[in-house]
Amino acid sequence: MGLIVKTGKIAITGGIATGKSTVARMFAELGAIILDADQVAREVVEVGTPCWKSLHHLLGPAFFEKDGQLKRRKLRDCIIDDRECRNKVNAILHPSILEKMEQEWQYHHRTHPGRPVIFDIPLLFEGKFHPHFGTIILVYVPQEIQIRRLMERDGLSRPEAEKTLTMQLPIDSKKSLSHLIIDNSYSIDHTKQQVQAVWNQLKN
Ligand SMILES: CC(C)(COP(=O)(O)OP(=O)(O)OC[C@H]1O[C@@H](n2cnc3c(N)ncnc32)[C@H](O)[C@@H]1O)[C@@H](O)C(=O)NCCC(=O)NCCS
Ligand SMILES: Nc1ncnc2c1ncn2[C@@H]1O[C@H](COP(=O)(O)OP(=O)(O)OP(=O)(O)O)[C@@H](O)[C@H]1O
Repeated sequence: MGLIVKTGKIAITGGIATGKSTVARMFAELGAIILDADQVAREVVEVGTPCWKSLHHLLGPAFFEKDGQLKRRKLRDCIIDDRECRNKVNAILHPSILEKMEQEWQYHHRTHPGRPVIFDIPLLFEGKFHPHFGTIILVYVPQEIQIRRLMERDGLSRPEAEKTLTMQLPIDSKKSLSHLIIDNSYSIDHTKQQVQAVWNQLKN
């Protein structure tokens, strides 16, 4: 921990509702370009795309609206309960997500040389994307705070939130796999100060 590899790509990760988007916004305000894996994950399942077709084949019509849109909440509920289905869905989505993000990175690298590009990748370790990155920044909160923020933000009961967490590696286990940790347990200002300190390291 604490070692920044100056070459290579930069990723932000964390667990669900630990504050990755909040921290990514702070980096964006400082001038970073953010590539959001969840956003890309939505783009690759747009109606008619190769991933959409594969998902349709895997899941059947019950998981799609009349206009073809994927029923995301239904799929999320399903993959929480069914590990095999989750692995199949991830195997369809993850290579396309990585490929699209790589293309976007190439584009920004070319058009904005010198401006840090940061990948926001929630499932960095679970999806085994981490070997592609030189600097991994973990947005951390203890599991209890994670559960409370998830319940509040998504209107989930405690059992629902706890079950959602079982889809991901425990947040504490991600600490030793990361180079830098931003502790988002306290105030937004406290987090901003840490983001500024990391930014100074990335820019120097
Ligand atoms: C059910 C799907 C469509 C997610 O729908 P939903 O709108 O509920 O979630 P959303 O995409 O907004 O993701 C919110 C968060 O949920 C968690 N999550 C979502 N999908 C998964 C998954 N397959 N495994 C573990 N956690 C997940 C992540 O922490 C993510 O940041 C799910 O199939 C999916 O695979 N989403 C893409 C997740 C992903 O692969 N992201 C990019 C790579 S990190
Ligand atoms: N320091 C903080 N203090 C209090 N609430 C916070 C703090 N940081 C983030 N939050 C709140 O916690 C929730 C989760 O934050 P955010 O959406 O940024 O997490 P995320 O990791 O991007 O989530 P996801 O994995 O679902 O994409 C949000 O409702 C956000 O407003």
